[in-house]
Amino acid sequence: MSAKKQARLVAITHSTGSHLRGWRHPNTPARPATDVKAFIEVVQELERGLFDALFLSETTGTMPGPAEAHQHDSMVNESLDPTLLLSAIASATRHIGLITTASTSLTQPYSLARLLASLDHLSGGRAGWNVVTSRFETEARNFGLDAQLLRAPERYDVAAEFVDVVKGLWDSFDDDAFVHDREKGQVFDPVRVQPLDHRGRRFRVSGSLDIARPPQGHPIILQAGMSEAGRELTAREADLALASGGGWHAREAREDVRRRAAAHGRDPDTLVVLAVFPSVLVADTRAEAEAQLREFTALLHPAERQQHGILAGTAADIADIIEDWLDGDAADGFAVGFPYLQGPVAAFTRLVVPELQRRGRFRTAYAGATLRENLGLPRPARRVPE
Ligand SMILES: Cc1cc2nc3c(=O)[nH]c(=O)nc-3n(C[C@H](O)[C@H](O)[C@H](O)COP(=O)(O)O)c2cc1C
Repeated sequence: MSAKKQARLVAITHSTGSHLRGWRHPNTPARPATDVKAFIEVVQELERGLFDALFLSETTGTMPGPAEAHQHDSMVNESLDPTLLLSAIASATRHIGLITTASTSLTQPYSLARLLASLDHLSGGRAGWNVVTSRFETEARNFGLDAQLLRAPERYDVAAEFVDVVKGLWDSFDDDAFVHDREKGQVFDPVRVQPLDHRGRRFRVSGSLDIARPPQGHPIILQAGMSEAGRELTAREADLALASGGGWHAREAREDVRRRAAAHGRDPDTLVVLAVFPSVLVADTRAEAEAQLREFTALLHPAERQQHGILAGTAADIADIIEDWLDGDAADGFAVGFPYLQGPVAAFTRLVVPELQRRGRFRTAYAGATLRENLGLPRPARRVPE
């Protein structure tokens, strides 16, 4: 019999948790968005639980609509820059992957390639990038852009060219181009650098990156958009995809992006599809999990209580779902959120992780040094322009 399929686990969160009202929970620090020390402690707990990665989402600016409508939300109104926050976390952790979010509509490929290469170097090969195209008019306006420019699928055309340029820049140098030969007085071998000369529809980028090829070759690329154009970008460029919605939806999305990846000449097993559990509460007994859920639901506005989207149960309940979805080919792993962090993260690592390990569904130690190795993904060969 073939070995049981093991789950990948990625924590998807903000420093206040993944629920808009997480900040109101009494366990949450008083200033959650800027209390870096408290957040680092949570990430260290995720690392003790052997999570593949921490994934920080972000929108560049506040939500559309009047301030009155958003005054109750921490998550969408206060947020440190995720890449900077991850670089602080990198120095306080050793194994966990660090996936940031950055927009292809609101940044430039050169600065983004440099940022991600830097995060990969300073974390020893643990960087990832959630490629987003930005949907909100408020975000576009912060950058002086006409909101009309940001309609899909056009924004995915921009994204495809952007990602291509970024990968080209990461490949500026051969892996061993930097020789630092003190005797010869040579820093790098000029034969092993190939500057990019990209002249595309949106971007013109000429030159090479000013840093050695990242430890992972290319930091991990994550894509969550599941429109037609989003799926195409995933199939061509992504290492990790997010399929939100229930098991049936995740299965359809996984099959579809794998089929598309194969059509682009890729081995579909090099695309890891994660189902999304937006908010999980786990406890020793169902009664305790339900009590925690009631306590949290009491913090919500009555209109929100019907659709809080929280999965609450025992470790066996959560592990049963994970096993079902793995065996039903609905997912290769799970992006797990927590309504608030202080308590639920430790409960997950104390209860669900050992339950999955007992069932042979999760690692018992980090296997590799880099995020790519831990995800079981090959290191991309350098592509040199013709
Ligand atoms: C779990 C999840 C996390 C996401 N995180 C972000 C994010 O951090 N920033 C952002 O601008 N969009 C984020 N998105 C939005 C997607 O990138 C995408 O734009 C959205 O799902 C709509 O799909 P489409 O662009 O293919 O139409 C996220 C989506 C999902 C499902």
